Amino acid sequence: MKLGCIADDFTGATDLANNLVRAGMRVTQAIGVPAAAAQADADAVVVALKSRTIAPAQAIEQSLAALHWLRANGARQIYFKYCSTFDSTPRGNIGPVTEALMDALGTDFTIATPAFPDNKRTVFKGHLFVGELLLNESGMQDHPLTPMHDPNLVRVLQAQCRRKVGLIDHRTVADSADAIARRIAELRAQGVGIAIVDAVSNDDLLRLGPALKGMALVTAGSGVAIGLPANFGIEPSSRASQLPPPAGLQAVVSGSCSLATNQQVQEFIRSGRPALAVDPLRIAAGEDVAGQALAWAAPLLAGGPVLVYSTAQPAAVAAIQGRLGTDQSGAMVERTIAAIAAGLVRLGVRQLVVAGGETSGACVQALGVAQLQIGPQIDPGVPWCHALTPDGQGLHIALKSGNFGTPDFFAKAFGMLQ
Ligand SMILES: Nc1ncnc2c1ncn2[C@@H]1O[C@H](COP(=O)(O)OP(=O)(O)OP(=O)(O)O)[C@@H](O)[C@H]1O
Ligand SMILES: O=C(O)[C@@H](O)C(=O)CO
Repeated sequence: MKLGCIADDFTGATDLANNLVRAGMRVTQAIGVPAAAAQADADAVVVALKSRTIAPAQAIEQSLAALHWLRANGARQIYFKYCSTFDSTPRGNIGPVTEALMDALGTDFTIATPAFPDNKRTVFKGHLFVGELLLNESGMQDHPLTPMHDPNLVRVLQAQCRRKVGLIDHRTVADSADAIARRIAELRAQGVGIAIVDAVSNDDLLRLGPALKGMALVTAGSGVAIGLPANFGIEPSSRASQLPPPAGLQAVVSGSCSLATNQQVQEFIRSGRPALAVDPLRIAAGEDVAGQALAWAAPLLAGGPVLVYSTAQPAAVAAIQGRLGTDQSGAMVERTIAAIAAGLVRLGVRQLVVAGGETSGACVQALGVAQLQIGPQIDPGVPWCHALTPDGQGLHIALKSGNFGTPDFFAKAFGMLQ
């Protein structure tokens, strides 16, 4: 293994793996810290944690366990992946996990940048933009768990860290890899431990790549990954994304209520494909909603993909949360969607799209999947993956982050496997 990665959520892990695969690496994604040794042919392993919003001490403990496994399996460089919108609270977990990894690796310097230009996340003069908007005006100021009120990442990260946080600004990044390396040496001499890096384009990230060669720890969104495989002599190749041939029936389950997923659900319904809405109030009333959904889907699956969704507009979600509680309704819907995903696979589905980060975590766990092989990209940040289910059968699965993908994402995904 060349690159060992630790991701703070499941869809974020496939996002990172996708960029590494596109740059030529063979990548496997482990769900949690694996019990067994790494596959011999993997250039990179991404350990997917669910550590973004848990208590910092727990996030540190889990990240260090992942680090220990990755190093024991030969990782030559460590990559800590967080969200391209820098999702964190004043307590963390980006800062505390970064510093714990630095301590464990005995390194005095790393970089931090969520830049992901393919998905319109750019960093300029230390400020994070989502499309044309500053982070704190992008909707992220209203995020239920990690509201982001300050777009200045130097300030945001400094509030979470003991070490001094600095900046490698765009003038340097636009110049050359050598200029970036010189700036790193300068910051190090000034006692800076972590530097936010500006990047507004993939060219910026490709210039950053060589300057990170040999750095023990890199922390970033998925964007920086496009420039790292070349440091290990790896070039883009279609071989890296090869998966076993697809088989079986097709389905989508969606528990994401984000804007992009709402559009994707509407587009799937508009195209005339069968779709069934899951009503959280009926779950709360004790009805066997999963059983009903599976009875609905069973006769339809032979005719092409079906969709089962709890996806709803913000006002409807707020109403449910008001009646049932935010955590309770979230967990209850996740459990139901996950039971439906597992039931669909028992019915013969072997091509499954899951929308939503938390929903993906619940589904992957319900399916008993321990490891994913990463395949070709459907849309930026979302690849097809292949997994073995505990019964030894193969499953093609795509885990879609709430805000990723074009409106026709679901049809596009199945079209790619034909
Ligand atoms: N109709 C609904 N009413 C209330 N809560 C819902 C409803 N549908 C889904 N949920 C819950 O909302 C949460 C959605 O989170 P999830 O992470 O799956 O999607 P997302 O936030 O869009 O994706 P990402 O984290 O990738 O951005 C889940 O906990 C899910 O169970
Ligand atoms: O970086 C991103 O935006 C995504 O990979 C993600 O982490 C979504 O939760």
